Amino acid sequence: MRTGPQASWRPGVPSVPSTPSSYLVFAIQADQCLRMCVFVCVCVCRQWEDAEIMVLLQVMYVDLDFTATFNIEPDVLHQFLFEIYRRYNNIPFHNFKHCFCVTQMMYGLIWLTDLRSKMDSIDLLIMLTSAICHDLDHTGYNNAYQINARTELALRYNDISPLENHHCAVAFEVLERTECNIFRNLSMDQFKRIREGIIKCILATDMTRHNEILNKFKSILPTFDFTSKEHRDVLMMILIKVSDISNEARPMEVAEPWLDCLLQEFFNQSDMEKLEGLPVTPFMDRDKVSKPSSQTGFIRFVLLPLFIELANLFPCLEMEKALERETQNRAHSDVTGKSKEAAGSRRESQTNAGPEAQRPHAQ
Ligand SMILES: Nc1nc2c(ncn2[C@@H]2O[C@H](COP(=O)(O)O)[C@@H](O)[C@H]2O)c(=O)[nH]1
Ligand SMILES: [Zn+2]
Repeated sequence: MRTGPQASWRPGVPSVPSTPSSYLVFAIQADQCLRMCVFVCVCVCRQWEDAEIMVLLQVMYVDLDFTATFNIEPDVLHQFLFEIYRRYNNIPFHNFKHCFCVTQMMYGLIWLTDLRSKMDSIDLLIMLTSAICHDLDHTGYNNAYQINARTELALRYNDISPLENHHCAVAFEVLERTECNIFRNLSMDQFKRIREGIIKCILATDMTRHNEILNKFKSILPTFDFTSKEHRDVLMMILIKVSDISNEARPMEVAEPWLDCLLQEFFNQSDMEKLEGLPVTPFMDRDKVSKPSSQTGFIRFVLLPLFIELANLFPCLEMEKALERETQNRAHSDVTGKSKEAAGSRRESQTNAGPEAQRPHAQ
């Protein structure tokens, strides 16, 4: 059962500041932390309560001037964020805290890369809102499972990114409610542009599209032009992808518990696949996967190539160094740790080292 906040979350509810002045101090302190610590998730300082997370998300909208620019009323923002909170499931990894970490990374990247001077507010609004909504109502079973098990989602979306289509549909279902519609004071044209942008960003988080999107980005990088909508669209997809898989770019003490959560969710899925006689997703199989083996290939073949390309556009990110260090850390623990797998190429072929590994299996 959820232990999170009730509908009345606001200053005044336990665990969020109780007076206007302490609310302000909380918001200012949080704001500094939120902006500055791109690679040090605020979770590292302490464990944030769900109610506090909602305040932090609200701070991001205010701080990026979205509330003023797009006339987003505080109550509507409250209601929107509360509905979003309600529609994340209480599962090990794809939960409301994952939504927050991804959003905080996006927010940090916006500041660090000074995107406010390069892109329209409306693009930034699309990116932040997409991050918040990108895994709504995730059930803990990935697309391969959805397709192999012929779930309702796979049937509804004809096996085409069933989860991501669902996350997106749930987001716009929430936005259909006037009291939750943070875009209700925008023009039809603005809403249309935002809807198109959010759909594009959320659908880009399907890892089977990883190479397609990364290759597109690489091809435009040499002539990248912020005035080109096509280029900006690809960058927005890259930024949400980077934010989505960025746990390993955070310090070990943050990354490690998240990896435990991810593996727990993976193992739940493979247990279910075994139980239902479905093809077992190799990188989720508790009999074959260890922590280091799960990460080495993922960092080397998925995360690092993506982050390096982004750093090519924004040299200030210097992610390469941080990530190389992480890879070395992981490689070290791979050697010293107890791996359940045999060494060598067999190991990497069994992890989700590459996006192809995310595809559903034929029986
Ligand atoms: N082995 C690892 N896989 C990871 C890690 N972080 C993310 N992922 C994979 O990518 C997708 C991201 O998409 P999402 O929208 O579902 O969150 C996730 O499901 C994992 O399969 C990681 O640190 N290690
Ligand atoms: Zn995600």
